Amino acid sequence: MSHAWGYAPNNGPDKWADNFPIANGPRQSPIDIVPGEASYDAGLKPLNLKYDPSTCQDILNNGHSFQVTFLDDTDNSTLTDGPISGTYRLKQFHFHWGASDNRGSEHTVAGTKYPAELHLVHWNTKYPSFGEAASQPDGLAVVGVFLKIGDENANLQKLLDAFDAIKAKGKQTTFANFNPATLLPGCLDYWTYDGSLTTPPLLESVTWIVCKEPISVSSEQMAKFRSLLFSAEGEAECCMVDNYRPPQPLKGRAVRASFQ
Ligand SMILES: NS(=O)(=O)c1ccc(C(=O)N2CCc3cc(O)c(O)cc3[C@H]2c2ccccc2)cc1
Ligand SMILES: [Zn+2]
Repeated sequence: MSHAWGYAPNNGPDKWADNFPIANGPRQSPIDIVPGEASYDAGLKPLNLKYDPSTCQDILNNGHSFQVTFLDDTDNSTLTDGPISGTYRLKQFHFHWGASDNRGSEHTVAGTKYPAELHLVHWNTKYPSFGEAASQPDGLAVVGVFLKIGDENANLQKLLDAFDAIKAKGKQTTFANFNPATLLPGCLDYWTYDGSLTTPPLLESVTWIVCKEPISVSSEQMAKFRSLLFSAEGEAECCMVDNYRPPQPLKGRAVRASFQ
């Protein structure tokens, strides 16, 4: 992205509409999910997530979050069923988190904020690439998982152990044989709605699939998230915290639940 968007007062979510007018569009994300207003849809299938750890490539600090990127030239790691039709390939996963445990998630549940939120990003293989899919209304499907303060999460720890190598913006290191399925909650009940990327370019191409059940993260592990930097080496250090967009207007959209 050419624009220097970020999460600071001068370039944060309230300023994004200046360069990305779609920020005020009809299907923006995230949203506040109000369980009592979601409609149970018996036609929604269970999520079918099949991930192959050998497609895991590397871990990167991209200056907005850290992401784990996957080889997406085969159907080895895919999302099928759930609210979508066809096959979506896993491209990457990343997180959003707060400066303290009382905030950090992008979606909220009846106003409740979680300390962090995981996004598993998939693209529709009816299009030739992620970039092409990203501009289509049915191009992307992102599975969101809330993180809740509790027991240490040993699977998450594998990611945190790589942080010393990616502390600054632009740092990347090999990260192999990680199975993202280990970051999923036991129960895959979900809410789903039509939305957008939550970062610029805010494209309205995402079918959101937000899991009802959170996974655990310890307070010490959250502190490790906050040791990453928005800034590059040689720049004034700026801790990577509060890299979340707040909930956006629902504008009449339906939120469906896969559970009663
Ligand atoms: N939070 S989210 O809505 O789940 C999300 C999903 C995908 C992406 C994503 O993979 N990319 C590609 C890397 C990238 C780098 C940037 O500096 C940036 O501003 C946005 C992205 C987005 C992106 C997606 C689609 C088209 C262009 C960029 C970002 C956020
Ligand atoms: Zn995200």
